[in-house]
Amino acid sequence: MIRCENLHVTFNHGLPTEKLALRGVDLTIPSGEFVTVIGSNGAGKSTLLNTIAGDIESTRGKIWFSDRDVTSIPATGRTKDIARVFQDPLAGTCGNLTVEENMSLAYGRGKRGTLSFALNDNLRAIFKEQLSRLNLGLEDRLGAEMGLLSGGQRQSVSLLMSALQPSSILLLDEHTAALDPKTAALIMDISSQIIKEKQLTVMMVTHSMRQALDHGSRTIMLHEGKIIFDLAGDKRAGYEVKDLLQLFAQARNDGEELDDDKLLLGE
Ligand SMILES: Nc1ncnc2c1ncn2[C@@H]1O[C@H](COP(=O)(O)OP(=O)(O)OP(=O)(O)O)[C@@H](O)[C@H]1O
Repeated sequence: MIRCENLHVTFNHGLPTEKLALRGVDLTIPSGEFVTVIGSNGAGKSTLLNTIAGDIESTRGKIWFSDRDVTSIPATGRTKDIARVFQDPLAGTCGNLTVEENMSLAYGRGKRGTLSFALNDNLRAIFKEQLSRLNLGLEDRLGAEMGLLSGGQRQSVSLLMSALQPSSILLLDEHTAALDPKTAALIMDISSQIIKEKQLTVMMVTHSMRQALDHGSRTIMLHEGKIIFDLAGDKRAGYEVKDLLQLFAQARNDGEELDDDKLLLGE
């Protein structure tokens, strides 16, 4: 379970560039729930994920993982709980290490007293078996440098790495946004399989309202650092992109229109 209580984040406090990126986020995500997160540019989506991961320190408020208060625990102390995949396929993996070395780092993550696991035939067999699920031929490229793979291949390996970690929380920050539609669909498919198999608690940021409605069981929308709606269950099941847009207008209640083309397109 992830619980955020009255979470605030202010950047550049006291400076002319001060920015209130989160303004009192209250959110409880039960274990095993898959929540999609939408919102226009600058709404605070990445800030929320980064604060949950511990990369950004909250200005006010609390964060719990189950009954553990992690608010003052730095990112390094949260790695055993959290796996992440970013928009940039270059993030989250080491380009100058091989596929198997990267996977071995993920495998060793969160395990006591070790940063990486010594590669052996057993481990290679596990990695090969995992990679063969992708149907990208990567099971025969264990020794290839990660930096030489295409964006889609690299993103696929990042996802498999998240499955090798002992974590119970998966944070996906627009992880299909930089990929072509076919590869994006493949990555979403693998994501869904991993999430189901490991019964992960998931937050997935997306700019696509369509993707937000098609995946997971709950959708929240952020606007100017606040959750402006939280949709789940039967109500969400009957929703289309146009209904989300209407909800946005109602929640704002000031006639403001959503001015984010990508979000509107619902691609
Ligand atoms: N390190 C930082 N220093 C100063 N301001 C920041 C920093 N990070 C984010 N911001 C600002 O905080 C606000 C929220 O940013 P955030 O990246 O969380 O938005 P987002 O919803 O993820 O947007 P996008 O969809 O464009 O990625 C924005 O106004 C952004 O410019």
